[in-house]
Formats: sequence, structure tokens, C-alpha cells
Amino acid sequence: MAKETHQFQAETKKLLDLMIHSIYTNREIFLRELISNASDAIDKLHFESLTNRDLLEGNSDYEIFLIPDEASHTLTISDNGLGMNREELIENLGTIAKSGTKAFLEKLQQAKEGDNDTQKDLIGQFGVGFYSAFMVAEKITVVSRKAGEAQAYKWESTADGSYTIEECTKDSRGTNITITLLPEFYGDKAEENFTDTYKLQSLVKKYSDYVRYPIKMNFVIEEQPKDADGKPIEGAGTIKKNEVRILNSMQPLWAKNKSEIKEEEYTEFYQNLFHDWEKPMEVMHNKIEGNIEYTSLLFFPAHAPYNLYHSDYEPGLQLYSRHVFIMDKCKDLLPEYLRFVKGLVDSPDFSLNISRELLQQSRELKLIGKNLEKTILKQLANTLKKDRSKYEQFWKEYGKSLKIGIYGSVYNGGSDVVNKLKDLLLFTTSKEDKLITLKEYVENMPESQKKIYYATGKDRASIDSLPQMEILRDKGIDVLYFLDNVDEFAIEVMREYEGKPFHSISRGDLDLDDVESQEVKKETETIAKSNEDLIKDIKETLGDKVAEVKISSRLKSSAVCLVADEQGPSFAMEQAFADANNPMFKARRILEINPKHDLFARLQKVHEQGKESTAFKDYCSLLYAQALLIEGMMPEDPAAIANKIAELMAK
Ligand SMILES: Nc1ncnc2c1ncn2[C@@H]1O[C@H](COP(=O)(O)OP(=O)(O)OP(=O)(O)O)[C@@H](O)[C@H]1O
Repeated sequence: MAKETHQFQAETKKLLDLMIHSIYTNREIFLRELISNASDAIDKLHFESLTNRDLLEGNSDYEIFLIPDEASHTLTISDNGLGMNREELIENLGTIAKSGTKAFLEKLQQAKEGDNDTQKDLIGQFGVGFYSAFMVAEKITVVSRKAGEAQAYKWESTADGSYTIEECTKDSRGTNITITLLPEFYGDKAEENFTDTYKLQSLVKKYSDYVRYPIKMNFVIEEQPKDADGKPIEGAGTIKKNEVRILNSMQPLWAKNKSEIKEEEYTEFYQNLFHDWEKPMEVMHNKIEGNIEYTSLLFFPAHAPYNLYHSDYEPGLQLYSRHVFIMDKCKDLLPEYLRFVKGLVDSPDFSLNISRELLQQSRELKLIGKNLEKTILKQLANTLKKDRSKYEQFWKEYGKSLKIGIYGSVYNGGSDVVNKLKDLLLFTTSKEDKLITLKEYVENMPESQKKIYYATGKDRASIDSLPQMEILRDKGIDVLYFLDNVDEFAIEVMREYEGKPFHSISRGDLDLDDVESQEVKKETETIAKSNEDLIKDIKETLGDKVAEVKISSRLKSSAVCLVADEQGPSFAMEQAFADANNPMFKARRILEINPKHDLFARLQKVHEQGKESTAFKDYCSLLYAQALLIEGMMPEDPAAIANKIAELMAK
């Protein structure tokens, strides 16, 4: 095969330009990224070799080698992992397949130009992998031979928009990545010299100490020759000697005693393993002995990843058995609603070469999973009790996960899940822009209040201005604010909390049970009776637009409002269904009219002109349009409505 030149995909080009002109100061992270790729490639080989021993070609001494060379000012990172063939080199190093990197680029474009802090944050957050090497490289050469295949390939690029691929030879399987360093990154005068063995050693210690394969490097040591007794020979001058040293401790942090581990160690470990630049929000390290034996080290990232609720997010914990890595992203340990938890579990009860399928059925795995879930929920309950502001921070990032868990319990877990999560929920309320638990809400309910009231809206202001809110505010009844799409769905599944049913202020009757409300209700019924014809004619005029027209007992200063029937979905749910392409789930609309409003008297007057009169018809459609607008919905024919208003105003 002759040498081929390929163009980078447009997005890769963008990323490379960014790396070259990066103002990111932490350029040294490229080494961590390449070592982590090398370690992943060994993991992959190890995993595949469980079912195909031949891939090992007789060598299962996994290792990563760093080879700095001052003379050619290069640094090579070599691994004996799975390697890549021609197609894989093109696919992995020529395009950006990872949606994460795509999202990174989008975010970056959104960030204001010259916003250096955001740029820094993003490079750290997304960990741009292989391409980060272009921050320090003039040229990168990748020589790789895939395990089990004979032909090796050489990929090379100066990041000028293209790369070349050609056949080459390589005896051992795996990948060598050679970076020809930019002038500012080699030599004694360099700001950072990446050919300096001691610099490299300290970087490995800092970022890659826990990598589970040995990271080796050759050191040239100057020594005084020794005599037969091992004593240095005086005046003999020094001799140079090569010595291969392992740079990383490989000692898993989780195997140490909790009391011996410093907070910074957990942070570094977490950042290293999960490519995060921030400190984790929570660290949970537990060693369990007894019936079942395991150590778990779990983290909550400081911020929810941008794709936590998308299908491309891969949840799961790492599995180890006696410190030997078995599997990444094992989904079967934790329930869906804890998908944001990162970390690992090490248990001698896991078998080393177990397949994913068998693992799913493993009794030990199920037991450990149940325990981990309990530990996490207990920790959350504890934080809620003892450190409210920390819990609120957690809630801001991951509250949605728990609510989705409750909603999802219909299909997965049932009331058991609801019971586990109901006391961890937080909502703001009409009384204060402060988060409270359901328990706190119920404790503050007046004696006569039998239901938990809630209102749905896009923000506090839009709920505050709902006409239905006025009466509740006047009566001092607190209302939970549902500002997240999933809130109402989750609450629909719960139905009640400690025997108190949830009730939307925009659905069904309010059922306020105090004496005053009972009286108003009676009065409303009387008004409704004496206005039966009017109500019937409004309904007839509006036709299918509304299911029912009613005299309202819930309105104070507003003339009308629209509520949904208690049985069907609410307007917010209707909207959510429509957004999810399910427009058939429609709320049953009920138009409520305030009999105490001056408009009602006017309506009665206009009705005297007859139900077929233009004036009456216009009044009906304007009433309905008003009600829609209050709910944040658009009337079907806004232009016609505007004309009608103009006509009426001109009168
Ligand atoms: N040393 C290597 N051996 C084998 N394959 C490699 C090696 N380095 C990179 N690759 C391949 O190239 C792909 C792209 O690497 P890159 O570092 O850009 O992203 P990543 O490792 O998938 O993601 P991240 O860096 O966010 O973990 C990898 O997924 C892997 O398939």
C-alpha cells in the first residue's frame, strides 16, 4: 500500500486548531490522556483475550513505556494493548465519533470569544483525549499493530488539516505514539521539558499513579564503580547505567485504610479515573465484610454531565476482583435513578472471567447492588438532615434523576421506589423561594387543609400570576411549585404523601374544606342554578373547544380561568406529551367564570341580546382566549382575537 493522504473531518480540524492555539495552561494533561488511552487499550485486549487467548501472542505482561529522546526531541508512549488497524486509525484518529467531543465543540462555540476561563473549564471537563497531544506537538506519529493481525500501520500528522497512513512493520502488538515536541517543550531552557525523565516521572505520579498497568521508563544513572565488597572505588570516576523503573504505584487507593487517605488523594484519584477537573461533590468509601465481601468507592461528580439524561450517556460502575480490573460501566449494580454515581466495586466474590450476561444473573452482584443503593440513599438522607445547603446543591444537579426514578417506578420498582425516594424530594413553594421537603410542607399545613396543593409553570412568576393562586394566597395555603417537566408526572405516580393526596390548583375542584369555602361553594351553586341558560349557551357557542363551562368558586379578581379535568392530564402534561410527539393526550378543558367580576354582569346583559347575537359570540370567544393566555397558551386565531379586542376598545 502506497502512502495515502487523508483530510481530517471538518470537526476534527476545528478541534485541532483549537488545540494548537490553545491558551489552556495545563498542557501537561496530554500525558495523562495518552496514558489513559494506553491503559484502556490494554483493558480491551485483556477483555477480548478471555475468549481468545491467541490475541496475547504469548505475552500477557501488560505494560506502558515512556521513551523520551532529547536528541530527536520526541516523546513516545508505547503500549502492548489491543492496537488499531488501518480502518480503526482512520475512524478513531481522523474523525470525531465521540458525541462528547462534538458537544465540547458546540459548547465552545457558544462560549463568548475570548472567554478564556470557559475555554479552560471546557477542555478540562471534556478531556479531549488523543487530540490534546497537539497542544505540545509539532508532529504526531502513531505506529500500531492490532493484536491478532499481521500488518502494522503508520499514521502521521502535523495538524495541518491532513494526515497520512502507510504500511509499516512492528514486531509486537500495540501502539507507539511519538510526539515530536514543539520547541518550547524540550531542552534545558524550555518552560516545560517533556523529554526530562524526572519531569515525566512527577507527572505520572501526579496524574497516573493508580493506572493499573506498570508505566515504565528507562533512567540513565551515574554510578561510582564498586569493588568486590560492594564498596565504591575511590577516584574511579562515574559510569553510566540504564535502569528501567516503574513510575506508578499501581496500589489501588480503595485498598488502603480510610483513615490513611487524605481528601486530596480521593480527589486526585477521582479526577484521574473519571477525567474530571472538579472535586467530586461526594465521596463514599466502604469496606464490607461478612456474608458478602466488597469494597466500594463511589463519587457524585460536582456537576451533572451535559448528557446525563440522553441515551448516549453510559452509566455504571467499574468492577474489580482482588484489585484486578474486570469491567467498565457495569450497569447492573445501581438502579437507573442513581445513574449519575461514578465509582467502582472490588469484590473477591466476582469471578475474573465472567461474561456480561452471566454477571447480570449473579447473586453476589444483586446483593452488592442492593447494599450500595442503601448506602447511597442513607448518605443522601443524612446530608439532607445535617447539611442542608450541600443537599440543595446535590438536588440542583441530580434532583431530576430521583424524580424520573419515581415516574419510572410505574415500570420499574413500583411503590418500593416511591417509598425510598419520597422524603428526598425538594420543591419551592408559593410562600418562599426556598426548597422544602414534602414532610415540611405537610407539617405546616393548617388543620382544615386536607390536600397538598401544587401548581405547574415555567417559572415562579408565571405561577404567581395564575388567577387560581389568589384565593390560596389569601387563605394562607402554601402551594408547591412544579417548575420541572417531570415534577407533575412523578407526583401523578405518587398520588399522595402520608395520606394527603396531591392536588393541582389547575385541575378539578380545589376542595377547600374550611367553613368559608363551603359557604362560597353553596353560593356558587345557587348562582350556577340561576344562570343555567347562560352557562349552556356559552358552552354551545364555544363548542368542542371546552368540555364544560362552570361558575367558579376559586377566582377572586380574575374574570375567567381554564382548568383541566381531574381525571385526564393537565395542560403541562398535555404540552409534554405534544413535545414528545404524543399529541393525542389532551387535557379536558373546563372554562370557569367568576360570578363576582363586573364582567359577569356585563355578560348577562349581552346574553339578553340572544345567543346568536354577534356581541354574545364575541364575548364568548374573548373569554376563552383570555383563559388560554393566562395559562400561557396561544389562541388558535390570534389575529381574529386581536381584531375583536380592537373593535371592543373602539366602542
Ligand atoms: N493507545 C491506543 N491504543 C488503541 N487505541 C487507541 C489508543 N489511543 C487511542 N485509541 C483509539 O482512539 C480513540 C479516540 O481516542 P481519544 O483519546 O480521542 O478518545 P477516547 O479515549 O475515546 O475518549 P476519552 O479521552 O474522553 O476517554 C479511542 O477511543 C481508541 O479507540
